[in-house]
Amino acid sequence: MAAAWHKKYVIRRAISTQILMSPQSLVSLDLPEIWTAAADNLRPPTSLNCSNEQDAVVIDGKLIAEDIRSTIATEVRRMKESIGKVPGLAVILVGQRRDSQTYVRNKIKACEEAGIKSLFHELPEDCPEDAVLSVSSFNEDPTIHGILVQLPLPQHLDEVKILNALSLEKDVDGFHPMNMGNLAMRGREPLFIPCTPKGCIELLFRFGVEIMGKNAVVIGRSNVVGLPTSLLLQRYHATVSVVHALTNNPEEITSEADIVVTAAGVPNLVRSNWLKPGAVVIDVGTCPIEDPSSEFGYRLVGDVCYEEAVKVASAITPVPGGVGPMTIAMLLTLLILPSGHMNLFDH
Ligand SMILES: NC(=O)C1=CN([C@@H]2O[C@H](COP(=O)(O)OP(=O)(O)OC[C@H]3O[C@@H](n4cnc5c(N)ncnc54)[C@H](OP(=O)(O)O)[C@@H]3O)[C@@H](O)[C@H]2O)C=CC1
Ligand SMILES: Nc1nc(=O)c2c([nH]1)NC[C@@H]1CN(c3ccc(C(=O)N[C@@H](CCC(=O)O)C(=O)O)cc3)C=[N+]21
Repeated sequence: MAAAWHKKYVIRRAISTQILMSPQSLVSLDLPEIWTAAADNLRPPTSLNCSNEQDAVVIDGKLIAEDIRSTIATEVRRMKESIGKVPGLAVILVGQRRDSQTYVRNKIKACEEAGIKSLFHELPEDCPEDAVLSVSSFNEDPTIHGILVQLPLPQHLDEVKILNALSLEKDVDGFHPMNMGNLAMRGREPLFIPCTPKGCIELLFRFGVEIMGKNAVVIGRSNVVGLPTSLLLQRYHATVSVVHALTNNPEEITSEADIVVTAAGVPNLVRSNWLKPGAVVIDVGTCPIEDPSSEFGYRLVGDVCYEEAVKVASAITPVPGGVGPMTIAMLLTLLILPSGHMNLFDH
């Protein structure tokens, strides 16, 4: 009875909100609705900050993420009023890595601001595997709809075993092999799509970047970013090449690309001679570099030599303020938009 009620709520919201509607140009693609941007989003948003001082348009991920987060907050409020429930996220952090602590803190803050319930489960660096595996108890918690184990885990822990312990329905990171397999296969729809690749595509949508038929290069092939990004771009009919640490002539391959998504974690890897003039560059790389003049003694840099690329590319994401904030915004959408909703129906 309650489940039917939730479904009606979602369908009504789907009809009444543009977020879930497919623009004509994308309807024919075999993609989950969550992946389609509203038609308005296919043009560079005039309300958003596109700094045009230099050659490339700077894609302000922070501003776009704020926009998305405020939409989510409204949606959560409506959901609360309508069905008396809010989505819930459990975040598990093992150890004391400073960057992981920052990212987790940002995720929890974003949940709080959106009215999403969050549970933070912190474990010491040297904790036994069983203690981490016990987080699978969140699988049975009806108030938790997404479970996220922050990576990387300390060396002594078996990442595969721990991720496998999470229920597929709550694998908000989309790292479960079933989710990844469904992402890779035509005609299949994953329940969750990894947040960072989803954020990259959303940025392309929002800036009106055509993906179909374009040459895209993804630098990096990790399970977390590179692989799912290349699969997603392929689903949108880009011709995708994957460059990795053992690729010969990476600059030659990359310089053929209309769209470059780079996730290597190597500062200044992508120089201007790697880029075709007018390419769109999405820099996922986030490396902390010591900088005594910065507030926290370090600053973040991407994979792209920004000063050079900005003169060659047509659009580029900065680091920080590009993909990072989108990753968090996308995490929230996964808890609230269609596939996330399915979890809510079930309880
Ligand atoms: N902004 C955000 O939201 C997020 C940012 N990140 C950042 O993205 C970066 C990548 O993360 P992640 O995928 O987890 O990292 P991994 O270390 O797991 O993977 C890095 C990938 O880059 C490839 N690579 C490494 N060096 C080179 C090189 N010189 N040339 C070409 N390819 C290379 C590796 O190739 P091979 O497979 O051959 O080893 C590997 O596939 C990091 O800086 C990370 O901090 C990650 C997640 C989210
Ligand atoms: N299970 C899991 N899921 C993840 O999604 C995941 C993970 N593990 N491990 C690590 C990577 C990295 N990641 C980032 C999230 C936010 C920013 C982010 O917000 N960056 C800000 C700056 C952050 C700061 O203030 O330092 C920016 O680029 O502007 C960056 C990186 C998610 N990851």
